[in-house]
Amino acid sequence: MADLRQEALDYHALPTPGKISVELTTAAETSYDLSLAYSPGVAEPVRAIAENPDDVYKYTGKGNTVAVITNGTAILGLGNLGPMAAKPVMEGKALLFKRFADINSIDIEVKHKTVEDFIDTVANIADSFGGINLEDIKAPECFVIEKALIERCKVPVFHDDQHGTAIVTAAGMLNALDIQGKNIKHADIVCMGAGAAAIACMELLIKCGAQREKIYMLDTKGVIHTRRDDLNEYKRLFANNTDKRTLEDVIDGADVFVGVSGPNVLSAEHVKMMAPKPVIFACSNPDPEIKPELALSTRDDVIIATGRSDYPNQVNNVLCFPFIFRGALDVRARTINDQMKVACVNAIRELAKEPVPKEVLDASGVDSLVFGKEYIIPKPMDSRLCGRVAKAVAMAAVESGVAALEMPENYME
Ligand SMILES: NC(=O)C1=CN([C@@H]2O[C@H](COP(=O)(O)OP(=O)(O)OC[C@H]3O[C@@H](n4cnc5c(N)ncnc54)[C@H](OP(=O)(O)O)[C@@H]3O)[C@@H](O)[C@H]2O)C=CC1
Ligand SMILES: CC(=O)C(=O)O
Ligand SMILES: [Mg+2]
Repeated sequence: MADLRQEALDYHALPTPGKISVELTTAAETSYDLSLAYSPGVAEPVRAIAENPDDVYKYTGKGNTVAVITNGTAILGLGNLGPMAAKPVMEGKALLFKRFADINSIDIEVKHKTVEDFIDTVANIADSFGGINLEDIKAPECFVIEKALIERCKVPVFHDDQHGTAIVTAAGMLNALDIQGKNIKHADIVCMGAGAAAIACMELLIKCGAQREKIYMLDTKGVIHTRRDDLNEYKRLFANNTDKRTLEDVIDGADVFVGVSGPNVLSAEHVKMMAPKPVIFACSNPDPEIKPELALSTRDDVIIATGRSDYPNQVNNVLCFPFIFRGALDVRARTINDQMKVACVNAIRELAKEPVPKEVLDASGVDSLVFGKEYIIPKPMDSRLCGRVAKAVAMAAVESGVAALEMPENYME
């Protein structure tokens, strides 16, 4: 662990500080090049855009650029550490956008006093980008912020910790339950956490067939129930009329545990109390709700996933956000709607059932990956993800009427 710490610090410091840079896409060597790129030539696209605003997509990088924007109030599971501490994560998201979907991305860390300040700041700069990826903004403010920005911005606004996490969780969960021979309609579900990721994950699982009354959600004060008087409007939607109060009360006989809370809250004893063939998604980053080796030491019928790259079954929004934005940008969707999210879930799910190319095995350091308990969801390095997911998303955008462009010919073929 000490080695990982130093290696991670060195990785970020060397060879130059940070993880991303800006590169030129056009010649800028000669005086003539500069007379095109800058003065006087740059005046021509200025005039064109002033006359026809859509020309900004033709003459600038807007259409292939996503801003990753945070206020640093819920940095992974590390908490509210402020905008500057969030910068490595935001640069990381920008790296992933470029690496996996060839989307240019820039991180923006916003210092603000009120939620309205934050909304105004983002709304006022949103037109510079093809889309806005909100990241690591804590609940309940994140819900107000996303709703206001969707209303005010012409480009898609997507809170990754809500919807990216929910999409990947739903894809992994439906596959895991299939492998365990269970139907989500009958599953007793425990959700640890009641914030951005938790609320969105449970809402999407309900759209996929889970029963709201069979979900028990917990926050730092325990089970969310109807007699609590400290619930915000988002938690209240998950209040059960129940006498159960603690994790021990609700984990007894549960089929599913979804952790989007904090480290080490699920014990070996809790895992033993779950129903036969349970599914545990311990998704808190960097430290999961339970370590896979501990969960697996208690019983051999469990499927376990984490948010990390160094264990099997990585349930992490990296499997969604680069590709959902790729599809949305390519048909110039003005929003990311439920049809696009469901298309994304299905495309991710289906890919896990196909044979895995050697390059993915090599990058994962394993000899074989076959759909089953240790491979419920594709690996982020699977280069087929971009084509499959982006295409499904773009088609859903076109079919649901939110795309400004037609489906490109031979898209992603
Ligand atoms: N794998 C993935 O792809 C993703 C994982 N996550 C992880 O999910 C977690 C939450 O993120 P996010 O929803 O954005 O943050 P929020 O701040 O919006 O929500 C955090 C929630 O977790 C609850 N919580 C925190 N600690 C505990 C605890 N010890 N026991 C019970 N509940 C607890 C909080 O309770 P209260 O309301 O009482 O404060 C709150 O409801 C983080 O660890 C993050 O890394 C998030 C997004 C993606
Ligand atoms: C993965 C991620 O977005 C998070 O843990 O916040
Ligand atoms: Mg996040």
